[in-house]
Amino acid sequence: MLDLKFIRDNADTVRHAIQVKGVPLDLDELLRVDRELVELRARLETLQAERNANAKLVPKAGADERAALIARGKDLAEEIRAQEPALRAHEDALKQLLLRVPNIPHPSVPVGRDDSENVELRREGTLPTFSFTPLDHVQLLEKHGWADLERVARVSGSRSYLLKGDAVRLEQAIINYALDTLADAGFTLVSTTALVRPDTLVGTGHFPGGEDQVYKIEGADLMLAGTAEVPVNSLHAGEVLAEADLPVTYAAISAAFRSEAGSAGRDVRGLMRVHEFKKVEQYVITRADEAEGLAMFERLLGNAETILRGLELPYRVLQNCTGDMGAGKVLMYDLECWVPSEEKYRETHSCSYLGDWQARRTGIRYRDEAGRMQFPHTLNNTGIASPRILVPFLEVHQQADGTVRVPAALRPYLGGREVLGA
Ligand SMILES: Nc1ncnc2c1ncn2[C@@H]1O[C@H](COS(=O)(=O)NC(=O)[C@@H](N)CO)[C@@H](O)[C@H]1O
Repeated sequence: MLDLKFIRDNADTVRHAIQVKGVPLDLDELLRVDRELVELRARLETLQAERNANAKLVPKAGADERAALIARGKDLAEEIRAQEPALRAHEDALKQLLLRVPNIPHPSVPVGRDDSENVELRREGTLPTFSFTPLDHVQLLEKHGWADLERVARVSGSRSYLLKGDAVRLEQAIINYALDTLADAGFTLVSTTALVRPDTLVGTGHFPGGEDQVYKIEGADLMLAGTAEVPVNSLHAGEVLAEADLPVTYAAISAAFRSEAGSAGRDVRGLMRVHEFKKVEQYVITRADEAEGLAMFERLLGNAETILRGLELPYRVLQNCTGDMGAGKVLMYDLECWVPSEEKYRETHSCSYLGDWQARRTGIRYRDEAGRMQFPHTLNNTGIASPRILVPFLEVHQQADGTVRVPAALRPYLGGREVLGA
């Protein structure tokens, strides 16, 4: 959500953002509803002023005049009541339209239609070379009995997964390594539910628009969030924080649920794209200052890179173009890890800076040192998401004998073991 005054004063900038982000919104309709609402409110104020003035005359009026004044008062009250439905309808329409207004992309964001126009910024790490024919992650899981994808498909349908034996320890080890890395970076650890009220999805910006991605719970006013960003973003909804409380930095582990509507046929094999996964999420609330927000963006990106370097996974950093960054973002980078079996980099992390766009929708505020009420800025980035991270991990660290090497940073989480599957 953007400030209505900002939209009125910068209509062309907002129109450009709508166009380059491909957002389905007619700004002229919003500005028309806004103007009509201003006129309605003005007319209502005039009527209320007249009614108040009229009411003041009644006690001083003579008997014959009093009846006329009281009748006038009743007419005015009736005219005011008659305006109510139109006023409510315009207020609701404007609110719904405002929720669709995209954030203004940072000047550095490349204009593009979709992810094919994201820009590669840099590559890190050395791509693996194999003296043997490498297996893909499903073959490695099957070789070691580390998953039972057939049985779980009978239990839960497609895009489900079940890990067994050392793969379970590996998943836990990677998650705990990510949590420790973020705790060492000063983040407050959180373990939270994915069950959320619908308005929390409006707060993050998933709604309106992303309804088909979200599982709903029948008979309850609850839905299953696709990322801990959703519950954590609403932890402080409706609160007024103190500037001294900022930045708030959370590292939140939760289950994440996604219908993957629209992904038919993509990544149907194995662990890449499933309906329920585990994610450690970095979520931050900072002061309303772009320089500070951009610095925090680099910190969140750096945290994820620290984790990937510890896992010894080669990756690249992409800057998302306007058509692949979503309505609420000012700036967004994806991290993609090398997947040998695909001979491609695949997304494992997504880092975003959203200015005050989420705080406005969620009703998070803070009082700055001058005592002024402000909307803070919010950011988020993936810390680690499993089982997707297991795809590059298993494939990159596989050895000729089919065992999987454990990078040094992970050994303390696996009882010191240097190899899995021996
Ligand atoms: N269906 C899925 N199955 C497995 N992993 C997924 C799935 N969807 C997303 N992920 C993982 O979750 C990461 C973050 O998802 S995201 O939608 O890109 N971004 C967010 O959710 C942000 N809150 C930052 O984490 C992805 O980079 C990917 O690693």
